[in-house]
Amino acid sequence: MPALPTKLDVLHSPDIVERLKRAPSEHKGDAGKAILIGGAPGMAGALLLAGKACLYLGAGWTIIDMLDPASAHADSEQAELMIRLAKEDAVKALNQSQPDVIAIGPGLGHSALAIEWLIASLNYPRAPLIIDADALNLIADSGDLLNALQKRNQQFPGQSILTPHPGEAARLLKSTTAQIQADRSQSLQNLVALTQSIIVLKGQHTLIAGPLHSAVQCEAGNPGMGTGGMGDVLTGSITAIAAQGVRHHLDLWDAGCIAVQLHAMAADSLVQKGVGPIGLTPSETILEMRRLLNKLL
Ligand SMILES: NC(=O)C1=CN([C@@H]2O[C@H](COP(=O)(O)OP(=O)(O)OC[C@H]3O[C@@H](n4cnc5c(N)ncnc54)[C@H](OP(=O)(O)O)[C@@H]3O)[C@@H](O)[C@H]2O)[C@@H](O)CC1
Ligand SMILES: Nc1ncnc2c1ncn2[C@@H]1O[C@H](COP(=O)(O)OP(=O)(O)O)[C@@H](O)[C@H]1O
Repeated sequence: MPALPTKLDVLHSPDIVERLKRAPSEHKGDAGKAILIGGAPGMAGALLLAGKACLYLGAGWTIIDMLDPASAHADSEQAELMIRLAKEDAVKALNQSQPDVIAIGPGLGHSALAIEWLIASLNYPRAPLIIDADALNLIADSGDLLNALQKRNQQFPGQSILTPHPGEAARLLKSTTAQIQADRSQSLQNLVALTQSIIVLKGQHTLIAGPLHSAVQCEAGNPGMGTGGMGDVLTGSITAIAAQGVRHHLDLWDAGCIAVQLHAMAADSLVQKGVGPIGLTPSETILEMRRLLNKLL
C-alpha cells in the first residue's frame, strides 16, 4: 500500500525557487541549453508550444529538432526559437549540440526517425531527460526502449522524468485509463518501479514521485487545463527550469515539482481573472507562469 502523498508546496520553499535568481553577471550559458524533439507532420504545434514554454520560463537557448520538414523553419512570430529539421543522424546531432537538457515527445509520432531520436536521447549521457507523449507510447510498445531507459537510470540516477497523462500511464502499465484513475497512488508507484524514473502522473491533482522521493500531490489546477497542448507546456517548463537548474543547483526533481505547481497555479490565477476555464489556452498559461515565477523570486 503506497504512503499517502503529501501536498506539493515547493513554490513556498524560498530556498528552492530562489535558486533561480540570476546574479548580475550571468549570461545565457548560465541559463542552460535545451533541446526539444518531436513535431511530426500534423503535430508541429505540440513541439512549438513546448519550445515556447521553454523560452518564456527562462532557458538560455531553446533548440527545436522538428521532425516535420514543412514546419522546420524559423518562426517569425517567435524568432528566439532555434528551429531546425531533425536529421537522420540523431546521435551526431546531439553530440554536436551538447545540450544541458533534452526533452522528447510532444507530437513525436511513431516513425523510424522518432525511434532513432528516442534511442539517441536515452543514450545521451548524464543530461537530464524529460520524456513525454509519443516518446512514452514508444517506450510502452518496446521492451528494448524500456530496457534502455532502465539502464540509463542505473547509470545516471535521478536524470529522467516521465510525464504521462492517465492514457499514457495505462499504455506503459498495460492497463486501462479507468484502472489508472481508480488508484492513482498505486499506479504512480507502479510507474516508478517499472521505469526507475521520476514520474509526473498528470490529471486532476497531479502526483509526482521518484525512486528517491516519496509522492507529492499538486492541489492546484482546474478543468480549464483540459485543452490540447497544456501538457506540452508543462514539458517545456520542466525543461526550462532543469536547464537553469544545471548551474543554479536545482535537480530534475526540483524542476519537475516547481513546474507542475507553477503550471497549475498559473491556470488557477487566469481563471480567477476571468480567463477561462472555458477557452483558457496553453499559450496564455505560459505567460502567466512567467509572471508568477518572476514574482516569486
Ligand atoms: N497542437 C498539437 O499539435 C498537439 C498535439 N498533441 C500530440 O498528439 C499526440 C497524441 O496525444 P493525446 O494526448 O492528444 O492523445 P492520447 O495519447 O491518445 O491520449 C488521450 C486519451 O488519454 C486519456 N486521458 C488523457 N488525459 C486524461 C485525464 N486527465 N484524465 C483521464 N484520462 C485522460 C483519455 O483516455 P480514455 O479516457 O479515452 O481512455 C484520452 O482519450 C501526442 O504526440 C501529443 O503530443 C497533443 O499534445 C495536443 C496538441
Ligand atoms: N481537471 C483538471 N484539473 C487539473 N489539471 C488538469 C485537469 N485536466 C487536465 N489537467 C492538466 O492539464 C495538462 C494536460 O496534459 P496532457 O493531457 O498531456 O495535454 P496535451 O497532451 O494535450 O498537451 C496536465 O498538466 C494535467 O494535469
